[in-house]
Amino acid sequence: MKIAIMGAMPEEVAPILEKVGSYKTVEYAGNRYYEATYRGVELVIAYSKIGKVFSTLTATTMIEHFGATKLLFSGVAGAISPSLKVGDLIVATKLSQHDLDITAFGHPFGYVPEGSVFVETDKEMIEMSKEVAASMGKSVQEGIIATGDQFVANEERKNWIGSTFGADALEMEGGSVAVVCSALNVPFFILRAISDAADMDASFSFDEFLETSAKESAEFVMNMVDKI
Ligand SMILES: Nc1ncnc2c(CN3C[C@H](CSc4cnccn4)[C@@H](O)C3)c[nH]c12
Repeated sequence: MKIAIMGAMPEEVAPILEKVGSYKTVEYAGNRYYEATYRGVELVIAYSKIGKVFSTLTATTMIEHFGATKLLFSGVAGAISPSLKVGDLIVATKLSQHDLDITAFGHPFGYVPEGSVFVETDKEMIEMSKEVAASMGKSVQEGIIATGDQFVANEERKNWIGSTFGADALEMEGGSVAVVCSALNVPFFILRAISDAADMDASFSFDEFLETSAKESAEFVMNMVDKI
């Protein structure tokens, strides 16, 4: 078994590497991958860089080149659901791509032929996350996450994404990681801590809470590793 732990930004992976302590750095395909053994579990850790293309490359590399057999994503997200506040945790039940649009041909938003609007995450790890949440005395919300190649800082766009996909949160990498893991038949788990409300104040909120929210998510994901 080899677990991939992925983020998009350095700040999302820094708390993971700090927890792991010692690791080997491997440069490959324009990125750095960190290999470690944590409490007897082989890990490969990386931040992809921002967006669906970079996260697709990293998720694929972690599986195809480094041999990961499960993938956990840890990071931050913008809230759509009013019940999600800064620092709250959301576990993705399924993910979509909100900026994938060939509606001109009569297809629904987020759909292309031979694809699907939603990709579902691994149910076993969702159940495991409930145990981890209980052991941490934390409440974790399960919900739909929408992914797109844009930092959303606009109430109208946020609400459109929410109503079009039933999404509770939004970010820029989970939906593509989901497609990769599903295609390669690798169980995956996407956890995000809220950093902002994807509204006009989003960039200020993001800057203020990125570090603390990334740590929240990382702490939870590392507890998941203990249970896997
Ligand atoms: N409102 C939002 N919209 C879209 N995505 C998000 C996220 C999640 N991450 C953070 C980061 C924003 S772009 C970026 C680029 N440079 C610096 C900081 N962030 C990108 O990796 C997606 C948190 N809030 C979001």
